[in-house]
Amino acid sequence: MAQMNFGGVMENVVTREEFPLEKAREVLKNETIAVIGYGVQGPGQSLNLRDNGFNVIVGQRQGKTYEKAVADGWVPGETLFSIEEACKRATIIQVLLSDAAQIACWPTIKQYLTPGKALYFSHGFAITYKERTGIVPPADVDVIMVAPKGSGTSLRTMFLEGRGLNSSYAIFQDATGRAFERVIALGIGVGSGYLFETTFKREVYSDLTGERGTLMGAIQGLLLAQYETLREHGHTPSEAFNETVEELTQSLMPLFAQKGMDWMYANCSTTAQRGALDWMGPFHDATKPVFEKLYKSVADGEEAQRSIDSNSQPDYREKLNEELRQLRESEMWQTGAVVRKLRPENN
Ligand SMILES: NC(=O)c1ccc[n+]([C@@H]2O[C@H](COP(=O)([O-])OP(=O)(O)OC[C@H]3O[C@@H](n4cnc5c(N)ncnc54)[C@H](O)[C@@H]3O)[C@@H](O)[C@H]2O)c1
Ligand SMILES: CC(C)(O)[C@@H](O)C(=O)O
Ligand SMILES: [Mg+2]
Ligand SMILES: [Mg+2]
Repeated sequence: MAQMNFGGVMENVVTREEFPLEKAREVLKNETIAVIGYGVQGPGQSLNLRDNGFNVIVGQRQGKTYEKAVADGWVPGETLFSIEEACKRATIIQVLLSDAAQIACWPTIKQYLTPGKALYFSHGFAITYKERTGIVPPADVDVIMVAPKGSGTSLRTMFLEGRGLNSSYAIFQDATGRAFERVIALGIGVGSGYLFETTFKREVYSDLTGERGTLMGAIQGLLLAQYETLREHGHTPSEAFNETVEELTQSLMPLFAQKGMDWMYANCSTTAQRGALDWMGPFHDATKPVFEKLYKSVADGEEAQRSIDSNSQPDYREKLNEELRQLRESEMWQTGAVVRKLRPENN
């Protein structure tokens, strides 16, 4: 494990150079990895593991996603099973069910957690909020986590492009003395770029904050606020969308992704730089209290409870889809659909 300096703070990281794929295969050569759940992370992690040469099977309930697993080449009775059968066959149970479904399926999974097995999560949710989830593993299994920092869809596409999505890793319980080598081997196997150390609690607090904040919730709120302001002052949808979203994702975000914010600023006019440097403070000050409120809601367990309550309902998927439909059909994103069509590479 390497110690690296991140902006003045030393952290433990594991790179692919230190822990190559061959070593990961050696560590897991006698293991059967069962990926339970085939939603978003399930396909990404299981297909990457399969392509990387690991012994992996999938456990999925019947329905549309089961059919998707078949279409992806998992063979019923050979590499694709019911959740129960996959847990029985596994030495490593990789729980990639939705956080709410993990609660519903826990009585089944728990039965097959015999001594020496490993229980793997991609989120600190189940363990950290155990008073709410009821998920308390037996003491004689390893409990480990690899949490890819991005969508399972990106985990797969980046793997196919020869790239890697970064993941955090954590060990909650080391019953076998092999938890570290197991968790890192799995992290490399699922296609992580590099792995950084965390705990289950720090992962879930940062993850829930990030997705509600800048990554998903705050970004839509911020973009919409600017789009609306421009529209209310007489600007056209084209102008408002280009000045709010299209320029950000197509021109400026790639610049700061590649070389940092100062580099993006330096590649804009001095007028833009002056204005951005003046206005970043007020935007920071206006949103900081919202982030503080959000973090508190995460730390109090309110966000977890809301997720459990809403996503345990039988019609949770229809309700989410309805809210996504409204987002898709809003003027801003309808404009976006037209703007995307007009990109020359899409013609
Ligand atoms: N979505 C991501 O890209 C992503 C990224 C990082 C971490 N994670 C974590 O990975 C885990 C899986 O997330 P996901 O987004 O892939 O999940 P998901 O919501 O896509 O659901 C995964 C599976 O749960 C199954 N399922 C739902 N209800 C069920 C029930 N009652 N009984 C049996 N099966 C049921 C579905 O069939 C599906 O196969 C979560 O802990 C999540 O926080 C997800
Ligand atoms: C992809 C995300 C947002 O990083 C993940 O945390 C999730 O919950 O889907
Ligand atoms: Mg998340
Ligand atoms: Mg996340």
